[in-house]
Amino acid sequence: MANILTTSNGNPVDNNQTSITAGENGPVLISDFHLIDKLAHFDRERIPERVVHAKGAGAHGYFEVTHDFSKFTKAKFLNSLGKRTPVFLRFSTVGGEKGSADTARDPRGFAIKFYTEEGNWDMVGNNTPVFFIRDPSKFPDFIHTQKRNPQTNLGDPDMFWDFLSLVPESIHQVTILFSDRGTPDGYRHMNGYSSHTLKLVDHAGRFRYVKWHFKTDQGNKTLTSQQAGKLAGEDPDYATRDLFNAIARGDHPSWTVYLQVMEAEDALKYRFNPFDVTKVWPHKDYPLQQIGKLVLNRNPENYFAETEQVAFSPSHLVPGIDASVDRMLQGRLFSYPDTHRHRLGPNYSQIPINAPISRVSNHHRDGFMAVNGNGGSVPNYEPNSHDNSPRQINVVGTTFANEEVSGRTDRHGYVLTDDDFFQAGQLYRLMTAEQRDHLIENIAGHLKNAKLHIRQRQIANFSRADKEYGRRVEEGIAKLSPKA
Ligand code: HEM
Repeated sequence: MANILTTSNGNPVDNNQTSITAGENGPVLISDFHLIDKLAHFDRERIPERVVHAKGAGAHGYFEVTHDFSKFTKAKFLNSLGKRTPVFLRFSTVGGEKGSADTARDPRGFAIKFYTEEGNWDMVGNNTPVFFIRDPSKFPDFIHTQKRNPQTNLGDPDMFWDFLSLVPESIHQVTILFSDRGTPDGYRHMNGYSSHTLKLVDHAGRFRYVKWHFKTDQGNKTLTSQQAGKLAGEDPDYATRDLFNAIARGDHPSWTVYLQVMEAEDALKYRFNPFDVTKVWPHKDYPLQQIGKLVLNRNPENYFAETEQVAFSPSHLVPGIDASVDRMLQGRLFSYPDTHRHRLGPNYSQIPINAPISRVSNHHRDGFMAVNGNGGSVPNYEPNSHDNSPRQINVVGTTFANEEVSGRTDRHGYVLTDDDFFQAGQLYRLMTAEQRDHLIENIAGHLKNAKLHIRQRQIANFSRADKEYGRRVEEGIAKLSPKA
């Protein structure tokens, strides 16, 4: 049957090229519903872009369990070897707008929606195992400094380094960002990390702390600053194109998935706070243990419907996986659903890409775009005396793992310690001579554009990580023409 053009409400359209006018030279008639429908819909095409991670690319695939972790977690999607769970993964850059270049020096988002039989689990991570800050109250300010100056509307090296130099716990992530890892060669050639500490909860309600690692099977590949800069001009959609084309030609990217596991008791005794997202857990203390494989094998059919409307949240958790007390993570548990209600509306979970494959049944009703039947005739309140109403299952630990907390409410700050510089220094010392050259060149080329007192404060931070590191950044800047 011919695919007949219709209006939004399904009426056949006779003509899509010529509006109805009053006479040959008269005005256009408002009774031309198809014209009004078309213009009015067009006028409303744009939705807010994500406040961070606006530019991205996504794909469908699956997660497969390759190693048995069922004694550590009651999560059903992890309960048997070979079990596959459908996923949607969105990669992104962080600071740029929706049209910005894929090769910008920036962390990369690595967000996975697992469509499990117990609802969706979202693993909303990055391609870096650590982050710049460790208190959620700093996040909006931090992001402001990475975006445009409120007056000039330009990227601003003073804002960028002013903030970071005053927040020295950022030094570890800054070192990663300005290494060549800060400009990965597309999305297929980089790792993903939960970064945060999460919990795995077993059938008895006992939990262990874990960090998730997704290691690229394509091998890590990075770009130099020069290559990244050139690509930003010539092919700003480089990573998006690379991902789409690889999947389209059947070259399906994959990641081997590992866990680091820490016993709950160890967390209290460990030599630094294991919930501090500015630090990694050294592999020699907590080795990687393989759990599964992640494969991307299908491109979205429609970018907006899937990649733009997908809505991840660290608070979308399944029984057997829970959040830890990591303060940043706690802030994120609130922030994501909140921004989705703003960006996509209160019924964002009903959008097909976000809808779980398992049943949704609760007493939420109405709101903009309630499109899933809205609970039909089932009661919209509880308690009730109806048999067809959804009921809680009365199993402690279904939505959270209980644990003991005590202490006085206060603004308990972290104490800045040498540990904050240690891991950055260690990373610097681990680099090859060439990697260090690139790091110094990348930092000097950016930091030279900040004011002298800001530069000095940041150089002092590099020196606290490693004396040579600070000295070389200072010398590198002196060779360029730094801002007065
Ligand atoms: C308190 C700290 C943080 C806050 C308040 C925060 C907030 C946000 C917000 C509001 C968005 C936009 C979401 C959307 O519109 O769909 C976002 C996106 C994202 N964030 Fe964060 N974020 C924080 C820290 C982090 C950290 C530490 C990571 C990684 C470990 C991370 C990874 C991501 C990713 C991957 C996305 C993009 C998700 C997608 O592809 O749709 N964020 N964040």
